[in-house]
Amino acid sequence: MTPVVFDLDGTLVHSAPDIHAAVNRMLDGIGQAPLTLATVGSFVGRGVPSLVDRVIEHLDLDPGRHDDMVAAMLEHYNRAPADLTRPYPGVPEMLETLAARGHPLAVCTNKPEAPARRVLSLLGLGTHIAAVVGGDSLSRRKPDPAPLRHTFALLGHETGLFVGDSEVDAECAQRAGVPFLLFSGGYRKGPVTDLPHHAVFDHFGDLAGLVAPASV
Ligand SMILES: O=C(O)COP(=O)(O)O
Ligand SMILES: [Mg+2]
Repeated sequence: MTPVVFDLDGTLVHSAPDIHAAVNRMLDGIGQAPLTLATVGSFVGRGVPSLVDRVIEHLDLDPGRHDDMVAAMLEHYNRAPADLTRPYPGVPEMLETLAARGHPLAVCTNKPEAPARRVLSLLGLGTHIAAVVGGDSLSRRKPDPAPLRHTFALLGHETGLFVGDSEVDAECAQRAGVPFLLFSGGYRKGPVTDLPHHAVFDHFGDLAGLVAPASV
């Protein structure tokens, strides 16, 4: 059966509210005013170090503070990774359906691996997820194709399908030569038509029907 690899933030889970809370706790710790959910949400997609780069740029802070800000943000985030985070509608049922059909399932995210595993487990989504590759699992992260290829390798396969929400995921899939199924309800920055994709869907109830014809 074709393996199916999922992105996490903005794909399986709406996680921006907890990322937002952790960023604002970190900013509070350095005497900065909070940012809005929309602003922080627009910084999600390339991993925590890039998110902090964007915060520094946005607030015109000293780039020398980057590593301390990343550490503080992660400390706050790891303490509460799923207080406000929820699976998108239909995600638990979709994972059950694909697992029952025999598709090997995995996650390839730019979120660090430890909190990614915690989020999956706290939300009861981890049962059928056979492998998790995070933004810190390898030296390169999406849109580099290496993490996606590595995720398929952990499942014992060379390729499969990738399901994600963003420009980063679409580019990663394209560079890895993997068919990409685009969830339109996540944290994409531009129009759907700007992202190379094999198929697009707006509810996870529709995904199982797309996986079979797209299988490689
Ligand atoms: O943490 C991020 O910046 C993005 O994570 P994702 O790859 O699961 O969308
Ligand atoms: Mg995402």
